[in-house]
Amino acid sequence: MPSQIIRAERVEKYYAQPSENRIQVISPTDLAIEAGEIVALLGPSGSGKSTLMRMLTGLSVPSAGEVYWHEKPIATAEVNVSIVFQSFALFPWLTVLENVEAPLKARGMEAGERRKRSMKILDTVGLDGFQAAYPKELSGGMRQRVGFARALVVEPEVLFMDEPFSALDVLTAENLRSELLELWQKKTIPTQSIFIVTHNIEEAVLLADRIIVLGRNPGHIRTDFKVTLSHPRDRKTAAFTQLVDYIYKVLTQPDAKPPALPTTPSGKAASGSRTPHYQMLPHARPGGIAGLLELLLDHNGKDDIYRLADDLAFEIDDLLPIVDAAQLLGFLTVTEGDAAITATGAEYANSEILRQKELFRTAAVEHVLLLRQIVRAIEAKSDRTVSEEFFHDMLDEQFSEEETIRQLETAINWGRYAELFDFDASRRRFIRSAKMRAEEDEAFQEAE
Ligand SMILES: Nc1ncnc2c1ncn2[C@@H]1O[C@H](COP(=O)(O)OP(=O)(O)OP(=O)(O)O)[C@@H](O)[C@H]1O
Repeated sequence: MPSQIIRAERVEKYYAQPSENRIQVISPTDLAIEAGEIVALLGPSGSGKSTLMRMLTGLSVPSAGEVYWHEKPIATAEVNVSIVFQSFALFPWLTVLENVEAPLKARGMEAGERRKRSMKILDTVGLDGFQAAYPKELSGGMRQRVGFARALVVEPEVLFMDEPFSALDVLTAENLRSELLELWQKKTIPTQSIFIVTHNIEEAVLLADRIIVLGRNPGHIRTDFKVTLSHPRDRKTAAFTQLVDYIYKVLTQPDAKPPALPTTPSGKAASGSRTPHYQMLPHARPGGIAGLLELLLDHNGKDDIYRLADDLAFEIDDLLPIVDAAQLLGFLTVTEGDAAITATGAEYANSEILRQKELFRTAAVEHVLLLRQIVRAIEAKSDRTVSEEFFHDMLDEQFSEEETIRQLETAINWGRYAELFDFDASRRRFIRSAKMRAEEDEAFQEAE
């Protein structure tokens, strides 16, 4: 049986709130990292990928549960991991060599040995000759090579990476990915396991021996499976695309029953998974929704979401909120990774702007509780205005502070577009839209 390097036992992360409620980011989760595997962690934005990763590294202490390093509680163990960050996180005032030496210096290694090891790893990652350069003199790809060198120089048993290629252009990312894979497969680096957080499905399927997909609200493992395709993996093979499609389906059906939902000992759903009163509004702009529906109509009303993302040159993570939003509004339906336009969606895509707004308004009031409530609250007040704080307080019972703000931003955006209401940013109050005002004035005059 392969040996477990890191084992998380019912780890949870939550944040205290001023009120009694707490924000549950990760519900109780079991997860082990074994020697010899590359694990990819996928999931929608905000599902807690980085949070879970940080707990596995020992960088962040779980709110409950325990992480073990070779079966010793991680806080008391001698942990040997490194992390590569999306932002490179280099010291700008140090040269490439000094950046790479930094972690060895921190471990108290003697200067001669430090230099020798750093020069060797710089050579391994293709940075030979750049040791005296400063980060600002390097391209993004070269900077991330420094990031890799600095992570690898300590010969980590587990190499963690948080979206390491997403700040790079496509070709540079592809190049670095395959070089990393080569170092791993040829065992040029003594690393026993690699754990990569990514939002890129293809990247996960290209690299990983095992893929874990997280769901959100709160973060939990939806599926965890092995990838047995042999290397080098070819994106064009049927096996590759089938796997990508499968993951796609998991991600686009967030409400389908996840195969491995962590439960509390009583067998009940994990704490923190309160029944939501409000749907989570996907952070999509009406213009994006219109664009997607028009493209879909152009594709005879139905297409694979993965292909749509490709056609739009969108990252899947950027397209999903738009698909979610259109689905929430009843403009399209999603089955097994295919998006199909509804009759209202088709009418929307075919209409000119005023009719589009009208259709959006009807759909928003019908399907989105928060928007309906804002409109009702304005109508119910004699001064026809209601403070943002009122809704803020209701939403933050359910969402984190950051998410509450984003939910309100999206609601304001949709409400303004649909002319359901307007927002006075200086007073932070929802007010009547010009349309609502005109209608009321008209009714008033008629009554006179
Ligand atoms: N200090 C905090 N207090 C409250 N909530 C927090 C705090 N830190 C993080 N969160 C919430 O935890 C959730 C998970 O965040 P995390 O960054 O782990 O997600 P992620 O899946 O890595 O997201 P992304 O893909 O966007 O980077 C988010 O909803 C975030 O708002």
